[in-house]
Amino acid sequence: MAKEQHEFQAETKQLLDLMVHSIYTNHEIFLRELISNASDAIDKVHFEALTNRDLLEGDESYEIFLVPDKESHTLTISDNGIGMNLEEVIENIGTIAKSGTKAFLEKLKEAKESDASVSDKDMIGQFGVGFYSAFMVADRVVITTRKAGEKQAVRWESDGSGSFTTEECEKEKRGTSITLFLGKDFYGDSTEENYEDQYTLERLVKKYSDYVRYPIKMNWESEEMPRDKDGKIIPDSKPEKKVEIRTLNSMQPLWTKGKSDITQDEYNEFYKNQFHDWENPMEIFHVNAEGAVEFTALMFIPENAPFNLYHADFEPGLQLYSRHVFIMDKCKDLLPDYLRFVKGLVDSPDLSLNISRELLQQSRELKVIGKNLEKTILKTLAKQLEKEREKYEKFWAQFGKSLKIGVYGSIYSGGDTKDKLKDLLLFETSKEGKLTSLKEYKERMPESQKKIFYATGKDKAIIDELPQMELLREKGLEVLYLTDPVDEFCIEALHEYDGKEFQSISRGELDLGDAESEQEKKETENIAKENGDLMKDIKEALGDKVGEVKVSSRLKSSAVCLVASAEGPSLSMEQTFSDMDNPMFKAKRILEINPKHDLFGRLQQLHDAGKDSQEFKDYCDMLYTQALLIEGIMPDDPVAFANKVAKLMAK
Ligand SMILES: Nc1ncnc2c1ncn2[C@@H]1O[C@H](COP(=O)(O)OP(=O)(O)OP(=O)(O)O)[C@@H](O)[C@H]1O
Repeated sequence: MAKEQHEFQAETKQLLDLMVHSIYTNHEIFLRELISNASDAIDKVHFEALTNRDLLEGDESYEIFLVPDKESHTLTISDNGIGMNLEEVIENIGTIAKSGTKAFLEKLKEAKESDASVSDKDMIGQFGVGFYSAFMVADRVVITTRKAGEKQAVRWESDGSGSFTTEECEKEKRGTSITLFLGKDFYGDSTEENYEDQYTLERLVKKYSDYVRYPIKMNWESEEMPRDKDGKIIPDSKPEKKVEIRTLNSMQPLWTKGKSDITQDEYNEFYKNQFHDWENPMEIFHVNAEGAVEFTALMFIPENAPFNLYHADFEPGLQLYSRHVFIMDKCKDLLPDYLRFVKGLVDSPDLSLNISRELLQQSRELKVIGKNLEKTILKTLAKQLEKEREKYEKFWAQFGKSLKIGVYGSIYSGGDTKDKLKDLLLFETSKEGKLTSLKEYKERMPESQKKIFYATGKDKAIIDELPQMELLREKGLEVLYLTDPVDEFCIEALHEYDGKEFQSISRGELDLGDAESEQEKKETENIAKENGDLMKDIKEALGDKVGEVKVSSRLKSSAVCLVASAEGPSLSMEQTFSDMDNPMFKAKRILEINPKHDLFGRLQQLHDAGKDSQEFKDYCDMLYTQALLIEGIMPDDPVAFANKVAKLMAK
């Protein structure tokens, strides 16, 4: 096959451009990234060889080799891992499959558009770029790779601009060799970032890749004075060059060390290296358990939620080891889905090495371990909420959504998830602009208050403006602000907290539970009776836009509001369903009119003058459209509304 030229995918070009223009100043991490890819590739061949030994072609000593070359100013990183064939090189290296990457690039663009002071550097730190980081230090990169079990090797080459080439080549050993043609700032004794220098490479391997489970080797050059047979240095002789193969990393898995022997830095470096993150973790769990099942687990909560956490392509799960030997990546059967953001590994002598995924799912050991880990994480979070509020709120900002989805999901999965999570939930509230837990809300409830009130809206400011809020504010009743679409689904799933039901201020009857409200309710009922015809005729004028028109007892100074019936979804749930292309879930809309507003008198007048008049019909329509706008819902025909308002203004 002749040499072929390929264009990088648009997103890849963008990412490469960011890399080449050195937005990330910590260039040295390229080595960690390439070593960790090499280690992953060895994991893969190791795993596949469990069922197909032929893949190894007799070469079972897994290793990663670094070859710096001062003549050509190159650094080559070789592994005898799984390797890639032509299709895989093009697919894996030329395109970015992860939708998270695309989301990241979009987010970067948006952030820069809305705030010019945001630099690429601020953003890139939140994101791993893997192989492409090679272009931070190299002007040109050549990959030669041969897939285990296949004969044909491939040579891939690119200078990191718009394109790359591929051609067939020979390669004796399976696996991948990546040669970096170092840029002029990255070799020679005059720079600290001298990546052809063995001492620099040794330091970086120790710093970033010490726990990689395979030996990272290098030809180590040294000079020694010649000695005589008694071991004495021969006087006036010249030093002799010596080359020996040296393993640079200790390879001792961190989790096998005693907790007290591990420093915070060691945990952090291990995490970043093993789980491809650029930032230290927010929380670390190191669990050693003996008993029914023996295991060690090392788990981490990242500092930031990955951009694709809720995308279909996000793969949650922990790594599994048995007696320090890797069994599998991303085992989903250990932790519940609401902890999908937790990264980590479990090492247990009670797990079998050759177990298939299917059998593993049913394994009793795995269930025991999973339960233990879930409990550990939840206990730590609960303690943090109580004792380290600020830290918990930081966690909540990143991963709270996951817990809320977990509560909602428990409607379908059954089980006790919602009970486990209900005390970990936080909501914004009308009190003091702080986040509140349900327990704290309940403790503040006056005795007369029977229900926990909540309001939904895009943000706090919009909810504050809702006409329904006015009455509750006046009565000093606290309201939870549900600003995330998943919030209301979560509250629905909970149904009640510690004996107190939830009550939306925009759904069903609003029972404030005080004597005054009772009195107001009676008055409203009387007004409703007296104005039965008016309500009926407004409903008739609006047709099926609304399910019902009522006299309201929940409004103070606003003329109207739109609420949903207690049965069926709320207006904001309807919106969420429609955003998810599920438009059949419709709220039953109830238009409520304030009898104390001057407009009510005007409506009565128009109605008395003739319910079939165009003016009465226009008023009904304008009232309804106003109520829609207050809810943040765009009317079907905004032009007609504007025209009616203009006509009225001109009068
Ligand atoms: N040494 C290697 N041997 C075999 N395949 C490799 C090697 N290096 C990279 N690859 C393939 O190329 C893909 C892309 O690598 P890249 O480093 O860009 O991302 P990643 O490792 O998947 O993700 P990240 O590093 O961000 O966690 C890998 O998933 C792997 O399939």
